[in-house]
Amino acid sequence: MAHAHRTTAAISHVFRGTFIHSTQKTAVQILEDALLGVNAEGKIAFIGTGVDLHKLAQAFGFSPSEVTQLTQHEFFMPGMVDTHIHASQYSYAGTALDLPLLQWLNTYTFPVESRFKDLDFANRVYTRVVKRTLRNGTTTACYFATIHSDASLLLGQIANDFGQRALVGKVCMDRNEGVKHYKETIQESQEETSRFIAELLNKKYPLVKPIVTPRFALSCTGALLGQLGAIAKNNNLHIQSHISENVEEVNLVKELFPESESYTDVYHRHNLLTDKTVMAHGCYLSDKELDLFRETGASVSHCPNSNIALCSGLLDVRNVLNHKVKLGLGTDVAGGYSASMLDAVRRTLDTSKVLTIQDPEYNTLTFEEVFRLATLGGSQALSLDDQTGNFEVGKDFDALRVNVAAPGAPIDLIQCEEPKILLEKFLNLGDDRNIVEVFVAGRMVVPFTEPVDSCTAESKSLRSLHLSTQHPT
Ligand SMILES: O=c1[nH]c(=O)c2nc[nH]c2[nH]1
Ligand SMILES: [Zn+2]
Repeated sequence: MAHAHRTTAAISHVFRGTFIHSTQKTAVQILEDALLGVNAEGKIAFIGTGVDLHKLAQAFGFSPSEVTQLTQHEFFMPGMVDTHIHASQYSYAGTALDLPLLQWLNTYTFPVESRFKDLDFANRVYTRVVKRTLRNGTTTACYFATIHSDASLLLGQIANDFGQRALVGKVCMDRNEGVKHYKETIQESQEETSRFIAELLNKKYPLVKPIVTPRFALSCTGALLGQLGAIAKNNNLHIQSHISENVEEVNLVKELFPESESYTDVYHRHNLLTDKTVMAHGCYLSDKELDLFRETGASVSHCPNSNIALCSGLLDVRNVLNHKVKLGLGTDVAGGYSASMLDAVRRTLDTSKVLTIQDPEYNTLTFEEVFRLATLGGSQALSLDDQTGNFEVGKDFDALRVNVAAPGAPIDLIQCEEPKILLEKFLNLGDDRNIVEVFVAGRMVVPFTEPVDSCTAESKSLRSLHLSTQHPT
């Protein structure tokens, strides 16, 4: 019998074919010859099987002739969730990977981020990163912007315009010894964070929300961390930051916060560990710190490309999962050089295999588990799993239509393959050419329906203000 959601909203699409997703119990569940209906609110109204077509058509009031049939090499999977990406670092992705974290921040990152005072520059970079990630199947992104509120609001507008689900963080930092001009006073940080949150919420974008974003313990005073914890609590907001990424960073945090028992304790004392908190990296968290993550409901964003590219460390994902801590994957552009979540999937598997090389007894992650981390796991890590992450009736339809044999794509299928093999090939070999359509909350957002770089009247007018300096897209 079909699973169905009683609602008054009319059915706007029905798809028939293979659906692959994760549940809490099953890392890869394959639904063959399934029928999935999406209602006018973009929610999954029913999931049944092809043999029930006529019954479902009657019950939900659609015509069997309107059903979109997938081809043999196609399947739907949930959209991927990038739990940690610096939109503001996208311009130099793929470069500047020759220094460890703290030197990398001072040499490359802070000088580039300080340019986002210029809204034209912000507009160019943010438009590109939203489009690139969407095209690569990121239906939900948890973004770091910069310290600039107006540019951060623009990122929220662009994500909304292109239809991406996003949490957007205006970065907070009142300490920066390396690049002294790229920081705020504690008062600016607190006031601008409040303004950013109020203005973004006021836009009432259905899929884009603010996230409180202390950069990391080294760039914030304890007083600022405490104020940000209070702002998050008073407004019931998400929180993101970095933790225990690199050995030098961990040692400096100990020196700077001698009263704290651990790096995790620094955030915990300032009310920054909640069930809506996501912390990037966590390579050097102790078992005791992981217990504190579990107790508070905070999650870890695993960013393996960045961890390797900046020679930071190798996160033992199995140990995090064994502690029942929520975990999602992140690209961490531009410490991570790829904006694609498929890359995050591959680097997660590679890292797990490196740990297995070091210890043959290690319980290596399977591709099925990593598929779950990239989808359902990410939605849980961001506490958005009531809305997205898998194909459950009542959730929003956030989905990728994947064609493993898409013309011009990098996969050669020599024979017919069963769905699980198609999924494995796509995860290991595929790219955006295999992602033929992307849906967020029932809306098809890829292929892009509007001309390149055009979106709402507001951002068009922003662009026209700067026409003379506009770069080609
Ligand atoms: O990977 C990282 N990227 C950053 O921008 C950053 N800032 C603090 N810690 C960081 N780690
Ligand atoms: Zn980061």
